[in-house]
Amino acid sequence: MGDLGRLQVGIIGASGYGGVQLVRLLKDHPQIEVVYLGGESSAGKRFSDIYPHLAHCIDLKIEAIDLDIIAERCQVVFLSLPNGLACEMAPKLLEKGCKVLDLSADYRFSNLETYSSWYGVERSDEQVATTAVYGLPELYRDRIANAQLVGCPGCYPTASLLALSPLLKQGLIQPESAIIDAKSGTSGGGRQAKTNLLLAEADNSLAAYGVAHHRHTPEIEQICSELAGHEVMIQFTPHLIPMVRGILATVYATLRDPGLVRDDLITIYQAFYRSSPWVKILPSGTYPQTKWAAGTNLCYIGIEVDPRTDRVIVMSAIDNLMKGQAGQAIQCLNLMMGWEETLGLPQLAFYP
Ligand SMILES: NC(=O)C1=CN([C@@H]2O[C@H](COP(=O)(O)OP(=O)(O)OC[C@H]3O[C@@H](n4cnc5c(N)ncnc54)[C@H](OP(=O)(O)O)[C@@H]3O)[C@@H](O)[C@H]2O)C=CC1
Ligand SMILES: CC(=O)N[C@@H](CCC(=O)OP(=O)(O)O)C(=O)O
Repeated sequence: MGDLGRLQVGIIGASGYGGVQLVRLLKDHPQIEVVYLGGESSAGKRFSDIYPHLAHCIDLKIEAIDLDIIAERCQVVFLSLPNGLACEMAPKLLEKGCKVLDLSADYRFSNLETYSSWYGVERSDEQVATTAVYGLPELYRDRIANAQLVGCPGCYPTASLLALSPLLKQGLIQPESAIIDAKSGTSGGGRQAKTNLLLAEADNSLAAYGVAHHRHTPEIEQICSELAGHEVMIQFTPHLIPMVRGILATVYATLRDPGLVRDDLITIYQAFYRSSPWVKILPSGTYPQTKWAAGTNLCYIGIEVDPRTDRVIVMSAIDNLMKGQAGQAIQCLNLMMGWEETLGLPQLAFYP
């Protein structure tokens, strides 16, 4: 029998990296009780069969998906699944009164044709999709607070958009000049076995992938276009780096006013993120390291200007499984429930 004073929450996709991160974080959340874990190949196992060191956190059995049962037991459901599955499950959960937070790409797009052409999934849930809110609290706090369905951003878009938003919103750059060079640790690819994520393949090596066609490009462009007030195309190149967690996005763009200096921009960023507890603007001449964000929901931003080229260079570091995924989803839920945005989320990195 659950603790009825707390919000009853379910996680579908509990065995994956997003799922286990949610379990770990929600264990310390004072208002939440996890009452349901769901999965496919892991169904029938106990969570501690997969993660024995977390037996003291939760000892539920992972169940096969039955949406009626999930909706009976849960007020809120996190969907941490491969793309193309949430759109099959969310409509029924919403109809039965659950709030839904989707960690996949299914509910990130305002234009479903764009989603279908990049993700290869046809959709029949247009009406539900129009109710979804893009779960980047630093831009859409009020919309998230009133949402029943949140499409949580991708990890690269989170790091990139937090770096670009003040510049676009205030018309400080030529939008089409923006170039995002981003690096991710291997956990960004999920827990499924993939050859390129094997230690023997990824270790001692650094390489770009998805060049000129990564599926996070249209997601980044959608929000950049909204901020700029017109359609914008952005150059985005991701790289896989030999570490487990973290993303560093380095963004380059041409300033409209070449008279702007680094400290002007730092002041502008500080003002833009004044009410955003999870974004930290670094002091002049300081650049972020991914390890500072590891295990936290923080995004660290460093800013530089090159007066020779009139370009601004913004560096943004997050933990892809936290601010880039599970942490941000909980930040969104906090807003949806009217709780403090910081509730239950760690602020101190794993490292010194
Ligand atoms: N990893 C990252 O850094 C980020 C990931 N994302 C997105 O979050 C989502 C989850 O990612 P991640 O945790 O890395 O993925 P994982 O591959 O680690 O986990 C996927 C989960 O989905 C479950 N699953 C797969 N198919 C089904 C099904 N048909 N029915 C029920 N459960 C199913 C698996 O369960 P089982 O083991 O039981 O089969 C597993 O628990 C993805 O959409 C990803 O793109 C977003 C931001 C960052
Ligand atoms: C290192 C690595 O493989 N990263 C993943 C990013 C995962 C993610 O956030 O993708 P979704 O948009 O599907 O949620 C990738 O590039 O596909």
